[in-house]
Amino acid sequence: MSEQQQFDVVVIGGGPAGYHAAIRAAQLGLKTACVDAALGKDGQPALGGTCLRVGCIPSKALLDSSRQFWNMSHIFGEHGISFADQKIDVATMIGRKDKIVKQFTGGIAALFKANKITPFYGFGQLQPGNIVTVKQHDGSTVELKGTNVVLAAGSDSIELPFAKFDGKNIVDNVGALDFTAVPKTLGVIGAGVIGLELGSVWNRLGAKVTVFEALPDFLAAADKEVAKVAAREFKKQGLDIRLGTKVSKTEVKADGVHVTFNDGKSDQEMVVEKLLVCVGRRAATKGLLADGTGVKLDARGMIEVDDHCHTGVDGVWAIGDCVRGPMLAHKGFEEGIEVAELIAGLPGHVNYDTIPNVIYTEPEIAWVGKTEEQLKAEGIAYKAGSFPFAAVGRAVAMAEPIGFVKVLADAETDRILGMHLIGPNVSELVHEGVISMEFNGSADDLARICHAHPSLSEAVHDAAMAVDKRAIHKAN
Ligand SMILES: NC(=O)c1ccc[n+]([C@@H]2O[C@H](COP(=O)([O-])OP(=O)(O)OC[C@H]3O[C@@H](n4cnc5c(N)ncnc54)[C@H](O)[C@@H]3O)[C@@H](O)[C@H]2O)c1
Repeated sequence: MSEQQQFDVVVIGGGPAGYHAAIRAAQLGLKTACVDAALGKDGQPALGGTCLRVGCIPSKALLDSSRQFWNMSHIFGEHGISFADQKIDVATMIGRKDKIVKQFTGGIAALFKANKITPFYGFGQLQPGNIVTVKQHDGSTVELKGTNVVLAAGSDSIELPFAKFDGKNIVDNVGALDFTAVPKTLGVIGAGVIGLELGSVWNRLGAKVTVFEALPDFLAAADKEVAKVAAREFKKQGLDIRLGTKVSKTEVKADGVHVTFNDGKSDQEMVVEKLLVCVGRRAATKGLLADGTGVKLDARGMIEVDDHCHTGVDGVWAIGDCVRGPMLAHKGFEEGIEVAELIAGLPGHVNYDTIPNVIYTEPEIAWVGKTEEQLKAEGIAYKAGSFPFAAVGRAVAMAEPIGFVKVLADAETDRILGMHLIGPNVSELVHEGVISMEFNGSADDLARICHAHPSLSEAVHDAAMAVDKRAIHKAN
């Protein structure tokens, strides 16, 4: 082993949480190293974590490609546009996605260089005394000592014992981003975010998609009315979502993957060409901690931290998917910045109450804050105002009049407690709710802000006005 190298901050993990921590620490004048083990499709080190390599960014590339394809047969006609032939070249689509991934993973490496962050490519393990050993890809080991160490190891797909990933027939999100042809049939276990997004991609391209969801409720975390509209629209698109359905066995045979499931009434079998398993993710903490570090894991393998991501061990912090809270890249971003600022003696903070959730289906689904169901359960009196995109000129002109915006405000103070959206571009519109809540805004504040006409944001404006039954463009 070479001589120990000394840093102010050593970050293990170059994903969303880790690279934010590293860049912010370097900006604040701290000598920073970042350790990451991941390799890209080309076998070269690739920074950016699950999000950039096999998550958020590549899935959005495929969602956009498949949306263009779907629009050709389902939307273009309404605009008077016709064409002779409709084809999808999957290799070109995947190649475009890979190019975008390469651009962004390379972008993180360039940012590290610009910020004078030292990258180490290999598997990092925390040893007692804030030492990190890195087993590099060439087989050598280096030892780093950090005055502070930030653990940002991310998460891995959960594997079901009866549906083991083989990378070909039974896949996780990584495999489903790289099919070489549109499968005729695709089974999906889990109607969560990944199942709906990647199920939508292949459904739009022509696969017959069946989603097996164990829970009886669809999108249980979302607003009930949003989930109802989503279920109706996905059904119209041809997604066959089977709720309350438990898969108990899978077997790969010559004719495809045989899936045995029970829908609460009887055992049944379906044969699918490919099977995507997306039943959640778990913290990637295996092998991360040597004996005696003092860092504790909870029963689910997550690193235990306090409200400010400190592990309780002097100078050791943990952020992102490997700690409590939603497994969202942008939650990791904020924790990375928080921890770097705390290390530098600044008042770092994350407001967990205003983290937006987005599902990039068609229509898009987004929310921030509490649902009506949560407010009722907590006994909080609230007022609700909603407004449909069908009454928004811009949405109708775009041929996307589906969905609505709902604003929930405290019955007494009028403070916004939640915003729930389904419809066109709501992944962007939800930030009106995020910003309002962050500044303790009221529904009246939002109602009195001038919104451009014609724009989709008018749905937010009218929904805020509807809270006090004064929406202009609908009968209250
Ligand atoms: N747009 C986004 O923000 C985005 C996109 C992709 C992934 N992610 C994150 O990645 C993580 C993983 O996503 P995911 O979709 O795998 O998990 P998820 O938690 O969103 O959904 C998993 C679903 O699988 C179901 N399930 C669990 N076990 C099952 C079983 N045995 N049979 C049938 N159904 C079963 C669950 O009830 C749940 O509905 C999530 O935390 C998600 O937030 C976020």
